[in-house]
Amino acid sequence: MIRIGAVSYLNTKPLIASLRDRLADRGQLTLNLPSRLADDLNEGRLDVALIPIIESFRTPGLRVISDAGIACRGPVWSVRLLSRVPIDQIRTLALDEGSRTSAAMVQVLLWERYGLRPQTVPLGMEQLPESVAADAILIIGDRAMHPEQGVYEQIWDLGDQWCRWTELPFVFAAWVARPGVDVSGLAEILQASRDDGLKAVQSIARREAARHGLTTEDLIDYFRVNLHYRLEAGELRAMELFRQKAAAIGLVRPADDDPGRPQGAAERFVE
Ligand SMILES: C=C(O[C@@H]1C=C(C(=O)O)C=C[C@H]1O)C(=O)O
Repeated sequence: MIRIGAVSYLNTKPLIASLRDRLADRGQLTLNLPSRLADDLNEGRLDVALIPIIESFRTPGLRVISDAGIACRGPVWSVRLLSRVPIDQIRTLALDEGSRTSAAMVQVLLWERYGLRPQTVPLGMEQLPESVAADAILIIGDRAMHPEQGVYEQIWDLGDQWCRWTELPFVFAAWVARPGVDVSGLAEILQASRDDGLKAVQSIARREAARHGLTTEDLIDYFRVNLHYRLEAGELRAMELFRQKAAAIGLVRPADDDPGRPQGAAERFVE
């Protein structure tokens, strides 16, 4: 039985719509925060997981096994930087404990565009953004989808900022396997579950909206317009660029240090 982990946020519902049924007795699915999924995969508690893409650059041997993933091609809604000061004056930055990819992406953007390397502190899952003293706060996932409570000088939608700056999409997370795990047939299951989910977006949105304090229409747009669930050629170029930029500020190793480059594996899923 393969142990599979997926992100517990709303953004993942279309990817896992029919996953438990399609896996049947081949695999067991559990849900968790993106950062915890990466730790569980690295430490052998999971075999396959939907992990923050930056983690696939950090650990040699991890393989992207599907073209299903979480990406955006413009504003993403659920990944936001709340800044109490003008962006070019950020000196301290609180990073959502659930995040690894956006935590790196915001640092890349601040460095590339403003020459800033702010001091970072964690924002715990129980901590409210308005309760921390940092100049700016990164929040992701469901808690980033509601109107902010504090008073902020500037708010960035990080999907929008990245896509406009690079003229490329952005990839947040992908299905990744640990070395040595037999994943035969799994890519097809993950892709079919994503395709089922995209067909069922309206019913997923209807089911989830009220319990998250959102409207069905907004959630349909979130799934259909904000998020992009297929890793295509543009997404792969974006992953390469993100890796390079993150390596330039020491957040990951450069691609040519890694003989098992995950992008190599991901390319197999793209025409
Ligand atoms: C779009 C999002 O993508 C997520 C962001 C991640 C990260 O920053 O590490 C990881 C997985 C995704 O669930 C979101 O959570 O809002």
